[in-house]
Amino acid sequence: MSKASYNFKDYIRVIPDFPQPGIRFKDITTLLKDGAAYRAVIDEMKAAVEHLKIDVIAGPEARGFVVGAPLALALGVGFAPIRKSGKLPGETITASYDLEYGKDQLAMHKDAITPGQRVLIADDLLATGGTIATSMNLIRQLGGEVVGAAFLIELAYLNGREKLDGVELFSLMTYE
Ligand SMILES: O=P(O)(O)OC[C@H]1O[C@H](OP(=O)(O)OP(=O)(O)O)[C@H](O)[C@@H]1O
Ligand SMILES: Nc1ncnc2[nH]cnc12
Repeated sequence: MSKASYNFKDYIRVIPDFPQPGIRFKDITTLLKDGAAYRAVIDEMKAAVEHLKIDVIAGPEARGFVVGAPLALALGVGFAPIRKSGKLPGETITASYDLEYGKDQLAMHKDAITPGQRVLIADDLLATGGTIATSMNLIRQLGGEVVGAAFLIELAYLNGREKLDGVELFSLMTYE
């Protein structure tokens, strides 16, 4: 199928009441299992962010890895993992945040970013923006410049975009 003929939303499965009542969960596994569609979303994201002159991509665990790592390879830049607290073996910095369904803490290695590097944050989905605001906070503490954020999906009704603080945002699919 040519890239232009993809309707990417057809590849997203919406599961009601997961992980708790009232949440309509956007499941990307139905997209990931289709190699051509997976490739097409990464190609589209690459085309959208190329102009930002990115030095490194940072992606939050776990779904940010399946978007951020292939995008980093496609752009020929490195990948810095942002992990849930307690998972990274080296010296870390941490920050707490609220999610659409709960609370968590994120961490980065202190040497994950070289001060002055231009960093793109990549994740599967923007909901309340808590994950991204926290990721931005960690990257900036390490001296990185957050030049953009790229997502497969944006849940516009949760207004996460407002937490992005002027950073350029790209989302492939929007749910109103
Ligand atoms: O905009 P927010 O309200 O912060 O929500 C979006 C985040 O929530 C999900 O991750 P989750 O923490 O559920 O972890 P997972 O990727 O390990 O499933 C999703 O992958 C985003 O990272
Ligand atoms: N509604 C949702 N679907 C999938 N992942 C999410 N992360 C936060 N909210 C989500």
